[in-house]
Amino acid sequence: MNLIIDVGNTRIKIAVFKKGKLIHSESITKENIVIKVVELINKFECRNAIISSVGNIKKTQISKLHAIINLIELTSETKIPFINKYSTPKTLGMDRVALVSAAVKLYSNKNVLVIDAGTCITYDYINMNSCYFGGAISPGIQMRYKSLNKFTKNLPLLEPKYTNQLIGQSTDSCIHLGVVKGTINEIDSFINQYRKKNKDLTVVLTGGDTKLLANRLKNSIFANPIFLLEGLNAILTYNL
Ligand SMILES: Nc1ncnc2c1ncn2[C@@H]1O[C@H](COP(=O)(O)OP(=O)(O)O)[C@@H](O)[C@H]1O
Ligand SMILES: CC(C)(COP(=O)(O)O)[C@@H](O)C(=O)NCCC(=O)O
Ligand SMILES: [K+]
Repeated sequence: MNLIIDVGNTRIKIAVFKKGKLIHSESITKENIVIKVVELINKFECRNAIISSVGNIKKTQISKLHAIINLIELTSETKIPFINKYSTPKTLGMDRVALVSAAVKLYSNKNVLVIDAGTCITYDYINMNSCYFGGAISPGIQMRYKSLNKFTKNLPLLEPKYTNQLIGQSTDSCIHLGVVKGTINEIDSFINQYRKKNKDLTVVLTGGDTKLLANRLKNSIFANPIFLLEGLNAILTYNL
């Protein structure tokens, strides 16, 4: 059994895979990461683990994990199942490396655009020959709501809500429209531009805001909230 740890900028996800299938996943806090890992190793008899981090996790915690399980720390040195054409591979987020690895595994011989709507929204394009080129990074839904509140005097901090109208007629509806509908428009517009260049493009949507966005896009996409975890499991398996 494989233990998977994904440290994002908002949440830490921990999961267990048995023969390529997800059998457990949950979000945890960074304070109880070691306790959780011990619990899951014992419960599921995990032998190997992988950790990917683009967020804050202490080196001492990673050292503790090394002491209790055979752990791969995903870095720009790790062997990956695709050709990386990003011009700055050392600064590429390890979450994006995992997403591209999932695309290669689950959609081999396809051109794929992976959209991860998490703290940030990342776009990653990989072609049918397993070449990764790059994509785009924009602010995530929560970050958009928070920044409107933080950088103005008058705008309230709201909980995300989808509203389907063109003209917002109150402060709240203008914010919801600008943020959620604006994000949907951004995503649809990127997909349309990629589809103009690729007649046959597979699009995958993942990340914490998948549910809010998936069935509101005009484009047809595959929604897969566990795509990143699948990618980390693929990299772990590839390196064992
Ligand atoms: N229960 C939740 N806790 C935190 N964020 C959530 C939750 N449900 C939805 N979200 C949304 O998901 C985003 C975080 O997604 P996630 O994929 O976990 O991010 P990351 O991998 O960057 O940590 C938040 O910015 C927020 O918009
Ligand atoms: C863009 C990101 C901040 C996204 O992080 P996330 O939303 O998954 O928490 C992360 O992939 C990262 O730190 N990237 C480094 C820059 C790059 O990928 O080029
Ligand atoms: K992301």
